[in-house]
Amino acid sequence: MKVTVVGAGAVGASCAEYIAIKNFASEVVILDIKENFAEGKAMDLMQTASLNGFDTKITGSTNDYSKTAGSDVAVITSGIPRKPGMTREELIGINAGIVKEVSSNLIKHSPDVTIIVVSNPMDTMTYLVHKTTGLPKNKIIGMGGALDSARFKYRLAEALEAPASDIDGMVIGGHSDTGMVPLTRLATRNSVPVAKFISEDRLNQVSEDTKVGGATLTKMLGTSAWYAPGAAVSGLVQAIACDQKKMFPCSALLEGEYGLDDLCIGVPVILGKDGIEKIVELDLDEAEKAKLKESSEGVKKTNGLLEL
Ligand SMILES: NC(=O)c1ccc[n+]([C@@H]2O[C@H](COP(=O)([O-])OP(=O)(O)OC[C@H]3O[C@@H](n4cnc5c(N)ncnc54)[C@H](O)[C@@H]3O)[C@@H](O)[C@H]2O)c1
Ligand SMILES: O=C(O)C[C@H](O)C(=O)O
Repeated sequence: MKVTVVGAGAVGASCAEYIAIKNFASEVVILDIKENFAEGKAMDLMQTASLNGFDTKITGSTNDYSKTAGSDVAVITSGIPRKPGMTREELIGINAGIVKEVSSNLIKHSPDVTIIVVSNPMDTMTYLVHKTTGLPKNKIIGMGGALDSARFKYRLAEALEAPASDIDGMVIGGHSDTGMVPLTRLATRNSVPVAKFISEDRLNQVSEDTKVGGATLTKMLGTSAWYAPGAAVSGLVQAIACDQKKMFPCSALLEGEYGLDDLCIGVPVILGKDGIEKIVELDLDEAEKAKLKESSEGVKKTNGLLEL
């Protein structure tokens, strides 16, 4: 399994590190436009191989896509992150051009690649890759929901004073400050609905904290987060590489599912060797359906800014 990570910045490097530590890929190529930057990150990471006990070979490339040839999976993290006070949607002007160029270069050298889009605004960048590459829809996956769900579980664990490993829960909808739909009704602690343990008000607070999870960290760090994003991406890559058939909420092209059409938005999918092998349609209640619909309208509005 050969994996390319485009963008050797905070998220790209974290993602490469988690993939290496999990030791399932034979090769990871990191590519960046900054001269020698990806090579430096790759060398630094390779010097952890004997310390962390992995065999994955990590190499770097300064914008030479021939080094990425034959990649099974490529992760796009190239582009600018937001600063405190900004929304993800404000990044579209610069990131759309980068994502379009990067995905086209990747496919020239790896025509059968599965692309995982991370750059923001992620749902719209995923839609852009669909519109411009001609790759089959199962091979274009947006990463947002896996991260948002991890943050949801973190907030639930905090509220329930429980270990995160006791908690299950999922966030669907757009990867934006207002568009996320944390499925509080379906969240559980060891199969028991979380509403058994905390008040409705506290659960609403968990939901709100989850939705602004990225903005909260951006304010604290001065730029957006990278550890949990990198770990979330590595989970998706591993599910594909190891044909795990795991379910994650991912941004997928919808063609009628959930009553939505012609957009990419976070819904549960089964990930395996063929990328998105199935979109899982949950039985949402009326309030959840309405929130997902509202979220889809926000994503479509941002998609409308693309010059296609
Ligand atoms: N989807 C998510 O859940 C999620 C999570 C975290 C960050 N992000 C997004 O990921 C992106 C990267 O964030 P970051 O913190 O790693 O930023 P960063 O600035 O640390 O790294 C971005 C890297 O991309 C490189 N780059 C720019 N243009 C390029 C091109 N044409 N080809 C190759 N490389 C190029 C830059 O040189 C830089 O090294 C941002 O858009 C951010 O908003 C998304
Ligand atoms: O918040 C951001 O801008 C980055 C990312 O989408 C995140 O959720 O951490």
